Amino acid sequence: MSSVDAHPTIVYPHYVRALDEEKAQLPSSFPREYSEEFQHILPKLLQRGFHILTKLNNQKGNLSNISKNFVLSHPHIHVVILRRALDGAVIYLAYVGSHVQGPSGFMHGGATAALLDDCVSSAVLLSGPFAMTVQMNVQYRKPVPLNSVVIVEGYVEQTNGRKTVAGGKMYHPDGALYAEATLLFVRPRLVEPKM
Ligand SMILES: CCCCCCCCCCCC(=O)SCCNC(=O)CCNC(=O)[C@H](O)C(C)(C)COP(=O)(O)OP(=O)(O)OC[C@H]1O[C@@H](n2cnc3c(N)ncnc32)[C@H](O)[C@@H]1OP(=O)(O)O
Repeated sequence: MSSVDAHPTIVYPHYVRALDEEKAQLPSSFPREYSEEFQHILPKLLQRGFHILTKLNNQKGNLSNISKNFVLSHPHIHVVILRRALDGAVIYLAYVGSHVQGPSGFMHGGATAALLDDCVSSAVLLSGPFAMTVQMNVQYRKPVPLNSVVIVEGYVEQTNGRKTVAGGKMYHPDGALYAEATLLFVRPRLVEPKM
């Protein structure tokens, strides 16, 4: 099936199935500017029960649609996606480059929100039926320096019918909090595919 222009309600279950088949695998190399830090942090995340979703990073086959994703295809944001099967929490281990600037030297608040939204959306989509963000409240706690590694964590809090409340945090690898968010997702009414 070509997933490229299909409605998200139709294509996302394919992504989820494809991702379920993935095995944990540590990528062998990253670009030089953040390779060492990623290699240092990844084992700690694996110890916390997260595994790497390599297929999303490869963006092939049924997942090619993901290659149009605003955050994951951004040339100055590099993401390794991890998920914990136990509770469905998702981590984006991300390097934020130089062209994501808001205040001089720091990350744009919209980019911070986009990263949080994307990570939390992945947690929601990989844990249940397709749903869309309808509300997002971001608390910015500390400016995020450009050219730095951040950890973004997304988790589902509760689902009630078509509505899901989920949360996210962005923090420095040492644990210092940059931003946190609460989001509301709504599962759209069933969309009938056009024949
Ligand atoms: C896998 C790899 C991943 C890989 C990674 C992929 C990550 C992708 C990340 C993308 C995340 C995004 O940016 S998503 C894009 C931004 N979001 C959007 O564009 C969504 C735009 N909104 C919509 O299209 C619509 O609101 C829908 C389809 C979501 C819902 O419409 P609907 O189906 O008609 O539902 P409706 O009856 O209006 O509402 C249902 C219930 O939700 C409530 N509700 C609806 N909207 C709101 C709201 N803004 N705030 C509060 N509550 C709301 C209603 O009051 C109602 O409650 P009650 O009366 O039942 O109690």
